[in-house]
Amino acid sequence: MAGWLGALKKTRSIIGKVFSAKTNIEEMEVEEIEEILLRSDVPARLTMEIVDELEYPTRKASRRERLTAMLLKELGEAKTFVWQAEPKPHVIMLLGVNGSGKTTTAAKLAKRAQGQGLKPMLCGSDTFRAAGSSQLKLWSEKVGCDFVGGEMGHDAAGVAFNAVDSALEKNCDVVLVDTAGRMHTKTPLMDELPKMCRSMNKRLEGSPHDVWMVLDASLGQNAIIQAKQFNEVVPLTGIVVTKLDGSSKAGFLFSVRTELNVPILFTGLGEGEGDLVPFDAVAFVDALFGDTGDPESE
Ligand SMILES: Nc1nc2c(ncn2[C@@H]2O[C@H](COP(=O)(O)OP(=O)(O)OP(=O)(O)O)[C@@H](O)[C@H]2O)c(=O)[nH]1
Repeated sequence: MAGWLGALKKTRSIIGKVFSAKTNIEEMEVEEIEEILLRSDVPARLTMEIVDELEYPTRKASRRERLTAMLLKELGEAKTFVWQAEPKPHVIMLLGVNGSGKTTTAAKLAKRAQGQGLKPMLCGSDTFRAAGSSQLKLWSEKVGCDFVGGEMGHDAAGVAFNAVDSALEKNCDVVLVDTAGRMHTKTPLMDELPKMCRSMNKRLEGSPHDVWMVLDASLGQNAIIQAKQFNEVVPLTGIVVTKLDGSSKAGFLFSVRTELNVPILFTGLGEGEGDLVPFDAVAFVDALFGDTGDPESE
């Protein structure tokens, strides 16, 4: 599994310049720091605040310390995700635009649940495309867990209902509902999401208990625009950031708390089933800006 450092190689190749041994942030021009932060999609407002803060030397703390503190503050308090024991099953719906990594994330989460002694079910509700849920079915075989899926043209809300129903019958602890990828601008497909929620709630009151948006880190600030629109249609309870390993725009994570006020729960650091880790703000900031001595970051 890729670690934080390796995963953030691309963003580090830009932002890491601020802290690399060759270019000392304490001596850099603030304009240069500003450009580096903006290029890696750190929000403009925060970049301006950082620039203002760094412009004036203080004897109390170095620039590096002040920048790190500001960034950690921006990420806010970490929220550790815990699978709920009651009511059972804990139903989590995964949303996102096409190709953001929902199916892979559902499988990775099923694997994590299994690792904690829980019995997961995967639900493939992508009835929009031919063989829309076949990839998830393959994953369920690989992970070795129950699966409920729908054929093309079926009602996605009905598939989700059936999955919850079957999970209750099979005494599953967790249901991970993978949804069809949809653009946040396509109204009919977006309208399907609350319908799916109502349908699951009919079978198990209170479900889905969580609605997580899966954001592709390579989209940078655009991911925030998408998440805002999804959040208006179905209130989100968490964010999973995928493909952090291939992104040069990981700075957009600093927008999540202020723009969405939804916790970042997990991050995908690779394509394998073990490549999903709880989001760790300190490790993230350290990997981006820390003095790690990692030669690849320069
Ligand atoms: N490098 C990397 N690749 C990832 C990660 N998560 C997913 N992928 C890859 O991204 C591609 C799309 O992933 P899927 O899980 O199929 O995405 P999806 O959102 O389900 O796609 P649609 O159902 O078509 O909307 C696949 O090639 C995955 O292997 C990650 O964290 N890192």
